[in-house]
This record gives sequence, C-alpha cells and structure tokens, in this order.
Amino acid sequence: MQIFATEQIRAWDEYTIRHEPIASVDLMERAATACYEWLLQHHYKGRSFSIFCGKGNNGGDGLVIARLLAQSNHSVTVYILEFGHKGTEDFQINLARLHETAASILFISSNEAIHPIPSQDVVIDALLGSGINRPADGLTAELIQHINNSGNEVIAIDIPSGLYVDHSAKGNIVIKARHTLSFQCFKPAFLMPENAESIGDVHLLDIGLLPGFLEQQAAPFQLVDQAMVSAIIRPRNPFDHKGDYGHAAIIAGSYGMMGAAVLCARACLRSGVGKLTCHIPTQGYTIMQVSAPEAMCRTGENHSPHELEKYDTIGVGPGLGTHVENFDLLNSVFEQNRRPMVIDADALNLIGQEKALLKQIPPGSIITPHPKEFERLFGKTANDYDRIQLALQKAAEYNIYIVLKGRYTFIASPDGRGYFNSSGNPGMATGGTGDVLTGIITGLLAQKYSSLHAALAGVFLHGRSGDLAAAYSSQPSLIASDLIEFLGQAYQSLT
Ligand SMILES: NC(=O)C1=CN([C@@H]2O[C@H](COP(=O)(O)OP(=O)(O)OC[C@H]3O[C@@H](n4cnc5c(N)ncnc54)[C@H](O)[C@@H]3O)[C@@H](O)[C@H]2O)[C@@H](O)CC1
Ligand SMILES: Nc1ncnc2c1ncn2[C@@H]1O[C@H](COP(=O)(O)OP(=O)(O)O)[C@@H](O)[C@H]1O
Ligand SMILES: [K+]
Repeated sequence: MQIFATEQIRAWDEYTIRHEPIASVDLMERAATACYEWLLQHHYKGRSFSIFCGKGNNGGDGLVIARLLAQSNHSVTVYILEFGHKGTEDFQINLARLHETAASILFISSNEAIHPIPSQDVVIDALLGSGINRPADGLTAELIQHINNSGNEVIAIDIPSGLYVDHSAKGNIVIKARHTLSFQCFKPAFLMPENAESIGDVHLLDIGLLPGFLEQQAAPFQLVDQAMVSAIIRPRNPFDHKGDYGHAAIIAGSYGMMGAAVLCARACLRSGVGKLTCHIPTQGYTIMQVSAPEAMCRTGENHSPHELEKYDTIGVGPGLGTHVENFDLLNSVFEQNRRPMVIDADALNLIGQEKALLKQIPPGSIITPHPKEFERLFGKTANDYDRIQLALQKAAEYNIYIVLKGRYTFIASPDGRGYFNSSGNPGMATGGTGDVLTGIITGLLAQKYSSLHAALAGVFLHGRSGDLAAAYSSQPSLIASDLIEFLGQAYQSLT
C-alpha cells in the first residue's frame, strides 16, 4: 500500500472525480457517509454531537456528517469557524442542505462566541484537513485549545486539525483526538510517534478512490503489509536440503546477557535457516547448547572471530557488551566478511563510539537501531520527519539498509525508498524483542533473500508474530520468547 503526500492525495481525489466520473460534492458525500456509518457501527448511535467546521472541504465533510446525523434524529449543534470568506463550493452546497435539517448552526467569529461544550457531546473536528498550509493561530488556535481543554471525546475527520499530512507540526496547537477517521490510505502523519497524542486510533475508511491512479504514482513511502510480504516469501521445493537454506553465524552474548544471544539464535533457527553457528563467550556454552540444541557453537577468546568467510551471512550485536576488545572483534568481522550482514544493539553502540567503523560495514548490510541507538550513530534530529530523512540520507551514504525500530518501524533503503511496517503492537515494548528481530533477519539473509526483502519480510513477520502472540494471551504478558513461538503461525498467516 502506498503512503501519499498531500499533493498525491489531492491528485487521487481529482483522478477519481474525472475518471469515475463523480462530482466532487458527491465524493464528499461518500467520504462523509463512510464517517457517519463508522459512528453508527461504533457505539455512537443515539449520542449528541458538537460538530466544529472550517470553511474548506474538511468543514464540508463535517456539514454532511451533521446532516446525516440530524436526519437520523441525533441532536446536532454545528459550529462554523468564520474565516472571512464564503467557503469552498462544496462547503456552501452542504451548508444550504444542512439548513433544511433540525441541526442548530452557530457561527464563531470572535472568542466571545466560544461557549462551553455540553459534557455529554461527542465532538467532531472538521476545522482543518489536508489543506492546512500554516500553523493554526488566532481564533482557530483558541478554538482548538478550547476543544482540547473541554475533556469531551473528540473524533477528527481526515486528520486532527493543526497537523500537517507530511511534515512536522511539533510545538503547534493541534486537536487531540480519540479517533481519527481518514480516507483510503495512510498519511505520513499517522506513522510518526510525535503525533501519537493527536491522532488517537486511526481508522482508514474506503471511499472508493479509483485504484487506476496507483499504477501511475511513485509514492514517497510504502506500507509493508501482508500482500507485500506474501510476494517475497518463497515456497520450499520438495528436494531441497539444508544447504539450500544457508549457513548463518550469530556473534552475540556476554556474561549476564546470554539471553540476548539465545533469543537471537532461536529466532534465526525458526526463520528457516539451514544451519546456524553461534560465536559466543566460553562461559555461555552450556546455556546456548541447552537452549538451542539445533545450533552449533564456537567459543573462545573474544567470541572466536575466525573462519567467518564460510558463512552466508552474520548477525552481530545482541548482548555483546561494549568492552574495548569488542572494537577488535568488529574490525575483524568487517575484514573477513564483505557480504551483507545484520548489525544490532551493542555492535551499533560500539560503532556510535567509533564512527570510522561505519565506512567498514559491508555494502548492503542491515543495521537495526532503536531511536536511541540511531541517535548515538547519526545524532539528534528536531523531529520524527527529519529523522526519517536522515535515515534515508545515511542509508545512501553508507550503502546500507537502516531498520529504525518503533511502532511503525521504518526501513530506509540506500536507493532512497522508504517503507513503514504495519504489523506489531505495544506488547512488543519489552526486553529482547529486538534480539529476536536480528535473528529473523539474519536467517532470511542466509536463505538468500535480498537485503531489502530480508529487512521487509523480517520486520513484518516479527510484528505479525507479536500480534498473534498478543491475541493468544495479551499485550502486557507478551515476552520476547513468545515471538519465536508464534513465528511459525506468522509464516502460515501469509498464505
Ligand atoms: N473531493 C475532495 O477533494 C475530497 C476532500 N475531502 C476533504 O477535504 C479536505 C481538504 O479540503 P481543503 O483542501 O479545502 O482543505 P481544508 O478543509 O483543510 O481547508 C483549507 C483552507 O483553510 C485555509 N487554511 C490553511 N491553513 C490554515 C490555518 N492554519 N488557519 C486557517 N485557515 C487555514 C486554506 O487557505 C484553505 O482555504 C480533506 O482533509 C478532506 O476532509 C473529502 O471530502 C474527500 C473528498
Ligand atoms: N509500541 C510498539 N508497537 C510495535 N512494535 C513495537 C512497539 N514497541 C516496540 N516494538 C518492537 O519491538 C522491538 C524492540 O526492539 P529493541 O528496542 O531493540 O528491544 P531490545 O533491545 O530489548 O531487544 C522492535 O522491533 C520494535 O519495532
Ligand atoms: K480535521
């Protein structure tokens, strides 16, 4: 699924208007009807509503929702924020239609017209939509603050007023919604952690925009979804043998952190790797052999970084520790192995301390930082959008794939393309889940998936395992080992 910027969303509306064909006011009717139906299907039937409208097409959506609710005997008060112009054509048509219903219509042209909102009302925010081109200020800002301070439940139409579709509104005054009802496709704003407080739960409603438009468009970002990953994962041939699925090495673990190495190894095995050798500290030998009997072990000084050429790929980092001798370990790994590999956790923290190592990373490798690790590597950014751009820039500069972990993990490809993962849940915010991801991606790379495919399929399967595990038990009780147990079902769910 594509993730479009403002201009492309507008172009998709226009394409549908021209090719279906449909009048824009009828498309607005369809969009608002989808919102109205969502409200009825989600326990809002019979409630009373305060609907706040601007004079753009977002306000037009609000007016249609108001009419549909009033016609089905809901108590509706519409507040129209005066902008000193008549409003868009579709806004005006729908204002005339609304006058024929029982809805009360009030105009807000100064702060004296801002009155308390009845506490039982559900607030619909249709003040500003994707047409916003400057921060909400003056009366608009006052009204947004008033709504936010009211304590009423707010449902935003298309996008919470004050947010931009594709750049940061950090520090601006923005509606805080419980739900956002948006149309057809994800907008970048919904994928950024900095907007979590504003967007609430996002629901994408199908308004029948024509799929033909998608074929002509190169979206700035793609959503990693089941369809994408199902097309990546190859079926197994009946005569395959373990040699066909690669030999991976995992270099991980230290005293007190053998669990990270075990999680990584077990996830790598479950991902379908042919053979796995774990390079671990001597004191972790028994732990690993007992916990992952399918894996072979190499122990010795400094994780015994010898004969690494024989592996198809290597995953390095989980639980490694950041002792000084690990700089030699990393240097040795990068010297012996020039094939794409996976670099995570303490390996990234070491590189963060010794930035010259970045240039030694084998081309096509995948690094998997969480936001803090990313910051140690590449520095702070002012906001989440800048961080995404920095990830794309650094991916190109070092010819690597950057998997920036989070709610919607971002995958930056060195060719400039960016992907947001759609699977996963906050149950996965628990120690060790990142080690599992490293194991899965390493296992996929060993099976000769391209770096891009290993990263995309790895993050999606990891999140899907988390979703299945949380559905089976619960989010709070989820632990990293559960992801490994549910990886089989995650694969199964693709077909
Ligand atoms: N046919 C269509 O085009 C459809 C449009 N839809 C709705 O249309 C919306 C986009 O409509 P518009 O492009 O009219 O955009 P808006 O409804 O967001 O309004 C933009 C207007 O507000 C002004 N403005 C921008 N920033 C402002 C600010 N900070 N303070 C005050 N005024 C500001 C702009 O100059 C412009 O006149 C979408 O969000 C969606 O809700 C939906 O009805 C789906 C179909
Ligand atoms: N709220 C969330 N929603 C979805 N996925 C999450 C969420 N929180 C964490 N995750 C996922 O869990 C993993 C955590 O990795 P990381 O921070 O490296 O943990 P650790 O170092 O303990 O292994 C990442 O893959 C991340 O995407
Ligand atoms: K809005």
